[in-house]
Amino acid sequence: MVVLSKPALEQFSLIRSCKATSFFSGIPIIDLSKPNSNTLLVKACEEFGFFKVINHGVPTQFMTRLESEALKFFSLPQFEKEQAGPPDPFGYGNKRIGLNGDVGWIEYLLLTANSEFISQKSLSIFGENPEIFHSAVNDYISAVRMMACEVLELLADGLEILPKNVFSKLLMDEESDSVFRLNHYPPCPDLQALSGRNLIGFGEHTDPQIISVLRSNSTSGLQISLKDGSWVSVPPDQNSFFIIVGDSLQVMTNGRFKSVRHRVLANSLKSRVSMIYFGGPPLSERIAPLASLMEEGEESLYREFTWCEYKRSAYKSRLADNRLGHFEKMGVLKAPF
Ligand SMILES: C=C1C[C@]23C[C@@]1(O)CC[C@H]2[C@@]12CC[C@H](O)[C@@](C)(C(=O)O1)[C@H]2[C@@H]3C(=O)O
Ligand SMILES: O=C(O)CCC(=O)C(=O)O
Ligand SMILES: [Fe+2]
Repeated sequence: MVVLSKPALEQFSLIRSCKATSFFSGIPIIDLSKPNSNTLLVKACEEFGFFKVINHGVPTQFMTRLESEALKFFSLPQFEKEQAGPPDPFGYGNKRIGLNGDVGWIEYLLLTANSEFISQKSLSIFGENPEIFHSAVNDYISAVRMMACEVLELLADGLEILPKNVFSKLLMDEESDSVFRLNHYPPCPDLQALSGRNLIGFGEHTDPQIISVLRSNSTSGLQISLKDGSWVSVPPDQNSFFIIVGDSLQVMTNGRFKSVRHRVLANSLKSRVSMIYFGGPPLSERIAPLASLMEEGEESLYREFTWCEYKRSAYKSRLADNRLGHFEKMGVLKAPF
């Protein structure tokens, strides 16, 4: 475990004075087994770009098994974990996030989420028991992808657009460019010396894809930004999933749904483990507002691009950048949703 002395901590660029927030009680909770979940989902995507789902149908055992495999991996000696790195784009990463200078109090594994093919490199990613770890990842991703598709189909229903798989088909496509991420935020006991300031685990950002499905253990740290720009803390819930609207879904709904800015603060005592499935479209997919959602005379807020173009541009950006900004059309008036 790395121990930082107070002066070392002072120099660490991740220290921020983030206003202390108590848990936010306004996060929409959507019960997928209820008949009105479609309209509630639409409301949550418009209002927050973020919500929690319960009665989701993903077996608890898939979550706990993967969490314990992930913990086994993150407990390996550093040199063994490094064998699975660097994350270029898939593999083990430590403190550095992306290629453009972002850092966080985090270690992680980034994996492709749409291929069962294990290359020599990706086998080494899975540490000491590659078969067991790999099968836990596959079971988890298949179940979570199914649930994400159910949410996307309910959203199409709530928006009253057809076909109902207009969003979900992008995740189901064999060429879907989806990613899976296991994050480990080690506890940072020296944080107590920081008198009210915080250590950034994962800096603020939006997710570029269509939809992200996040599950964490019971350690807090995740925060989202509300429409007024204030940050609120999300109460952790290891039995539920948090859904994050990504930039691509914001574009496909012409800004009606908002991709939510979120970040993670490190904890002084408990380690946080999160697993996130980022559902993305095929690289060649044209990302544009759906014609069926456009009102008469409504103009697209964005210029045309493919997911490949967006991704390339996103991966050149820093975490906190407004990535969609480059694709916004100047002078188009936003609809008052
Ligand atoms: C700084 C970066 C990390 C990131 C690629 C980027 O250049 C900007 C987007 C980042 C993000 C956020 C959501 C996901 O965690 C992620 C895998 C993604 O698709 O976009 C990360 C990228 C990353 O960690 O490589
Ligand atoms: O670890 C978390 O809880 C969130 C991380 C995140 O936002 C991401 O990996 O994109
Ligand atoms: Fe994220």
